[in-house]
Amino acid sequence: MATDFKSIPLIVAFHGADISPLLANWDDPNMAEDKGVAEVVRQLDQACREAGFFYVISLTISSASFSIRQCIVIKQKGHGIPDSLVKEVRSVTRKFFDLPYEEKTKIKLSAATGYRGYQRVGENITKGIPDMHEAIDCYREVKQGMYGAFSNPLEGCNEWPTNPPNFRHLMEVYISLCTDLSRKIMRGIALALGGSVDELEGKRAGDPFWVFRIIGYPGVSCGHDMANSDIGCGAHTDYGLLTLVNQDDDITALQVRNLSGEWISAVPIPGTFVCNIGDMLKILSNGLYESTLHRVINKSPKYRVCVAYFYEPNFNAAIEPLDVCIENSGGTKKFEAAVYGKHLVSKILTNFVD
Ligand SMILES: N=C(N)NCCCC[C@H](N)C(=O)O
Ligand SMILES: O=C(O)CCC(=O)C(=O)O
Ligand SMILES: [Fe+2]
Repeated sequence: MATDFKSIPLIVAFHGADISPLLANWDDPNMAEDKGVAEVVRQLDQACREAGFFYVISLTISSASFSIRQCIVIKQKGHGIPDSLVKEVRSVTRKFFDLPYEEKTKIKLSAATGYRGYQRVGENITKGIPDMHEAIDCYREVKQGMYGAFSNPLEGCNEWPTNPPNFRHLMEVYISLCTDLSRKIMRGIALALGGSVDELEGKRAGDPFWVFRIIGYPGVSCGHDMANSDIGCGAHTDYGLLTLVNQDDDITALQVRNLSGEWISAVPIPGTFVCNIGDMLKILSNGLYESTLHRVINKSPKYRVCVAYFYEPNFNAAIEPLDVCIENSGGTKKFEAAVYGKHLVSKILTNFVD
């Protein structure tokens, strides 16, 4: 349940300023007994109850330059995500959006591409109003007939630009590291909810779906007054479990709504992800955690880049409140079961008008 938070919490461990105890002990079945883990779990619980938003420090090792080889080594060691990769992802994104429209629209999103690919500014719609952003939307692959008829609209493979040349490879490595990091954070959140470490795995999210949005928000031009139509992304909640937002360091644009309706800025903290809770975790927690409303307004003259990774349940999971959360929230089940993939498809179909 959201509160009147005035700023977004930063998760800090006992010995160091990060979630490293969770990353170091994530596959230990007794990790809940580790003091460092317990402190991270306590902070996650508090942040999720108070704001539904928090910052985590993305890197556990620093590296001057990033290479794919290095990244594979990092993955094997089970570290977080190197800051150099996080920055590189934003840098290739900026290069792509800098290209002429004719070049970008070669990978145009449509119903025929399974809603994967490039959308121009104003194409994505939030509560009936066009958003002032352009984006590439990607989803985990959905093969024909994989989940039954309801997944048909999403069938297809992602549309990747060939320019910049390393774009696809870089993003695929990044997606894989975001999936690993999210799985570990979710184990912490499972404990925070009072469940077992693997409560949010197996039939719920053992085979997690993911959504990936590469987004650009044009800056405001000189002397131009802000109008309603200048909202980069209208107020919404995210659909799944956990979102990792990789945003530009130098522009404050993401805003989060607190209980009294004030918009609190998620001011960029270099080297961190802004994390937030989606609709499926709200249901699982029986409303103990809120999928907090947020929006984006770029009032800066500069173009803003954001790359958002969404960690989701199994596509066909029927998500309902956990027993432990029903007990801890007064004994009444507040939500009926929802199939995650159906929720996602219904959202996507209203985000785009043909
Ligand atoms: N997968 C996620 N969460 N995408 C977020 C997009 C939010 C805007 C969208 N038009 C909407 O109204 O939901
Ligand atoms: O641009 C941002 O900071 C956040 C974007 C967002 O909320 C989304 O894509 O769901
Ligand atoms: Fe969002």
